[in-house]
Amino acid sequence: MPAYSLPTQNKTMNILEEIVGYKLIEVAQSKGEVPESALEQEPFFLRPALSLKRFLLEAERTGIIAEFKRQSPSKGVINGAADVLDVTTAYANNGASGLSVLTDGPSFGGSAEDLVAARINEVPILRKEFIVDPYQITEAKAMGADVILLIAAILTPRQVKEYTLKAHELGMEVILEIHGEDELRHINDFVDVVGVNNRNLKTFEVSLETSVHLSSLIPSGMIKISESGIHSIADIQYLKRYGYKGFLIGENFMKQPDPALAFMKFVAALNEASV
Ligand SMILES: O=C(O)c1ccccc1NCC(=O)[C@H](O)[C@H](O)COP(=O)(O)O
Repeated sequence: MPAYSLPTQNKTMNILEEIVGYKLIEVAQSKGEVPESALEQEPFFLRPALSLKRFLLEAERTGIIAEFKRQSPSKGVINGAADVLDVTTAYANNGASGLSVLTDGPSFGGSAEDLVAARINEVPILRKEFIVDPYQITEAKAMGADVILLIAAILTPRQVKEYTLKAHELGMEVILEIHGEDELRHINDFVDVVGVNNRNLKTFEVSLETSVHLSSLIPSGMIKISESGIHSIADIQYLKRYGYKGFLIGENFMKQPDPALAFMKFVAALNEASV
């Protein structure tokens, strides 16, 4: 039996539309229960955020943004037993440039509590969420996040700019996630990092060639990361050739019975390959 139940697939909507649909309901409920003024009183709200850009450029780190992900729409349950504190601490202490913590419950089995638990680590933490309302940016800060994700496929270029400025006001950085050429227009001078998602979030097809193709079309000078479908040292070496400084990896570690050990072995092999 899966530890978490996936939302019912509505045949007329793709998963992204389905997620946006329930996010709007979730946000409306949360706003009714916890006003933004209350989020601003949370202990982490005034905590100075760490810079993912800085950590990604530090030579002694791996560039890996290691994701804590229990389940996903494309794979179902990946690891229902992993402990968020144990796993993220091992990632942070063994060279991760950042942590990505899913806070979506229905599709990914995550929660705000997961991010709060991971916050014990002094590396930048991405709140991995489907942001459709500025309220979620204030929530991210209150949870202790350093970085938010803005997904071009569900936002207008205007929203990307507005939400980026709000994140910056709160001291956080922004990863703008794109998947196709048509989303290049969402990039503006304010976003901190451009993430190319190799996974088509509508069809779940994954190809590193998405990162390769978009690499030369992203304005030079932007810090680029590649997301999804990264499984080997060779994948990282390949993506580095196209200027990628960061590598968001979830399933490759989480699918192992001991994600922490899998990460440590991977980093040891990466370090050996780099000498
Ligand atoms: O992973 C999914 O199935 C998925 C479906 C719909 C929207 C988003 C989805 N994933 C989010 C991600 O982008 C990945 O969790 C992240 O890039 C890590 O990917 P991977 O290393 O392939 O687990």
